[in-house]
Amino acid sequence: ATNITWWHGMGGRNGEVINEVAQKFNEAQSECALTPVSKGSYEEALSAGIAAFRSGEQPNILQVFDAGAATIINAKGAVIPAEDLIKQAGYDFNREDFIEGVRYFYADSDGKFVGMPFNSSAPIMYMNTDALKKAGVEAPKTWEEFEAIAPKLKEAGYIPLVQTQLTWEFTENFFSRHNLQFASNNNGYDSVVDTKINVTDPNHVMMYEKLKAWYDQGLFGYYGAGWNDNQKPFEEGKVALWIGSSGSFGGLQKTATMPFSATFLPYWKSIIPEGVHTFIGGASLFAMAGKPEAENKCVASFFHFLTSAEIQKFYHQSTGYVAITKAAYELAKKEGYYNEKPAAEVGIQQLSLPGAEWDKGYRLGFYPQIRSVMEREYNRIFSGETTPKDAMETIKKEADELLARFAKTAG
Ligand SMILES: O=P(O)(O)OC[C@H](O)CO
Repeated sequence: ATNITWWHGMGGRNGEVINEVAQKFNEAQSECALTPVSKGSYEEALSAGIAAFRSGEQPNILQVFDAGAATIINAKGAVIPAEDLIKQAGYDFNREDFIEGVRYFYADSDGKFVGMPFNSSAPIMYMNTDALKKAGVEAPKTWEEFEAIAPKLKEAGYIPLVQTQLTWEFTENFFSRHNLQFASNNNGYDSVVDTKINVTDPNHVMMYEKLKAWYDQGLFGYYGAGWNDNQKPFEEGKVALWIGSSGSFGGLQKTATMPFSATFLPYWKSIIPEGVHTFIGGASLFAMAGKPEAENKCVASFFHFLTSAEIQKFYHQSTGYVAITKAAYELAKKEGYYNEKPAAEVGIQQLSLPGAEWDKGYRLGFYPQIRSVMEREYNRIFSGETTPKDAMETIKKEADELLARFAKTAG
């Protein structure tokens, strides 16, 4: 068999499922043998992949998260577009088979898939149903409703709200949920030249002023920028509402110590009468260039295997990442999966809400570095070292400099 490698950035239950997917591929055919290798976090997988490409030791497949999309797509000669690879290997490929939210995020300006969509998610609100019952309240649809019920949740003995990742859930998706422009040049999609970020938008500043006020009142728990540190208190049953990835559903079913459910990410009614859809999170798979023909064929074969409704359904049900093809979603519906587990459908329902002008996400270079600047400043907001307004100005200054530097490297 021809050996191929797949570097990824997943751990815990989602890391185990990657091994199960690879095993299924290896059992389904005998020409190719796929070995997945965890490189740690999404950030670590991207850095390792780029460094390996520079020294000619790249894997065949690299998982790259949403924030790294512009970096990998603009890295000259680093990847072969997934769609070209699949078609050259003689497989049928139809973009329309994929759900809409998934179709554009990792595609070029003509809609060609550069990355192969793999694990797609939405930031949703998980609820500790015992906590809501005890406080005698319903899950909030808007942040105004949250403000009304939060003191009752606190009185009932719970931390009313935590989240996993401020950058993704309260910045990037804040802009899409409220149909606000995140960056110039069509959120960075039209050009890397002279792109500027819009974090100083007064609505966004207001969101962080609210979070800080809720934190000071004991209505919002913040445990630093570490994703798992913020998820843990929810799993332990100490928290009423947790904003997390739909892709955490599979793991949560094993780790949560209390019954839970899920619903959409809240929005501010004062900004938009009805929140619009969020854009996809998670990651996609990139075929790295510079590999022998036989290995590229195996990568195409694996990408084709991933689009089958059965595999998609398996992955969706094992992890909580949304079914990325319409066929897999229909199959899960037909089999009654969502009657049994309504929370598993929330991610795809949120991605399918009515759309608007600014809800398709962003493509910004050096974005993982920009997220680090945000994390540093957000930590400073909660420790009282800066104000949300000053923090956003600092982020804008540093982010715009990074974007200008990226424009130079991308030519
Ligand atoms: O936790 P995930 O895999 O859904 O990813 C969330 C964000 O999109 C990461 O940038």
